[in-house]
Amino acid sequence: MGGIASVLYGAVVYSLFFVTFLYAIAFTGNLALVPKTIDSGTEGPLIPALVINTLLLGLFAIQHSVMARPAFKRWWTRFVPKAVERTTYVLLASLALVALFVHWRPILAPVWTVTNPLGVVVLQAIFWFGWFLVLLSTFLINHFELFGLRQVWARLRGHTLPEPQFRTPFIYKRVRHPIYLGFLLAFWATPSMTAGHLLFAVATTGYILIGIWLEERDLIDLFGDQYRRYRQQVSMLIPWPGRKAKPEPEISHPRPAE
Ligand SMILES: C[S@@+](CC[C@H](N)C(=O)[O-])C[C@H]1O[C@@H](n2cnc3c(N)ncnc32)[C@H](O)[C@@H]1O
Repeated sequence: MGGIASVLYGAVVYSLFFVTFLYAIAFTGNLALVPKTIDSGTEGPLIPALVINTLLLGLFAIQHSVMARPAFKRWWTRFVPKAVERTTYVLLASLALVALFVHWRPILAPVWTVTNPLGVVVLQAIFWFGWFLVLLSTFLINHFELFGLRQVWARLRGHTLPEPQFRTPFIYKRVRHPIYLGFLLAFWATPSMTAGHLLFAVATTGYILIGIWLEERDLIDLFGDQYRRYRQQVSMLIPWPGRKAKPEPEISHPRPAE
C-alpha cells in the first residue's frame, strides 16, 4: 500500500474510532444525545437478550485479545502491510463496538437505584473521571501509536518505526493499567444499574482482568526485568500509598580512553 493511501486509510479509521469512542461514552452513560443507549429501547424476552448481548461482548473480547497478541501480529503481517496493521486492528475493534451498540438488547430489571442527589452527583463524577482517565492515559502512553496514525505517518515519510519503549509517565508511576482503571470506573459508576448494564460491567471487568494477564505476559517478554521490577513496585489498578515506580538504576557506560 502506498504512503498516501496508508495515511488516508489511517485517518478515516482514526475518525471512525473517535466517533465510536464518543458514542461509547453516551451509550454507557445513557446520554439522550444518541439514538441508542445501554438501557434504551423496548425490552424483549430475557433469554434471547442474554444470548445476544453475551455474543456481542464475546465478539469484542475475542477480536481484541487475539489480534493484540504478538504471535497473531507476526502471522497476519504476512498479508496486511506492517504500516497499517494497527489501523486494521483499530478498524475491526471499532466495527465490533458498532455491532454491539446496534444490536444490544436492553434488560431493564433494576439492580440498584441511587436517588440521593449527592450520591447521583458523585457517581456521575466518577463516570466522567473514568472516561477522562482513559483518554488522558492514551496520550501518556502514546495516543497516535495506539490508534495507528504514527505508523502510517512513518510509512509516508519513509521512516522505520522505533522499537517499543517502556514508559511510566505520571499516573503510570502509581498504577500499571490506568486505561483499564478508567473503563472500570466508567462502567460501574451509575446511579441506576440495570441487569443489562450489570451484565456489561461484569463481562468487561472479567475481560479486562484476562486482558491484563495476557498483556503483562507480552510486556515481560518485551521488556524483561524492567517490567518485572515495575510489577513488584506498582499496583495493578488501585493506587496505594507507598506503591510507586522507583527510578531505574543508571546504566554505567565505560568512559572512553583519553
Ligand atoms: C490499550 S493499551 C493499555 C495500556 C495499559 N494496560 C493501561 O491500561 O493503561 C495496550 C498497549 O500498551 C502497551 N503498554 C502497556 N503498558 C506499557 C508501558 N508501561 N510502557 C509501554 N507500553 C505499554 C502494551 O504493550 C499494549 O501495546
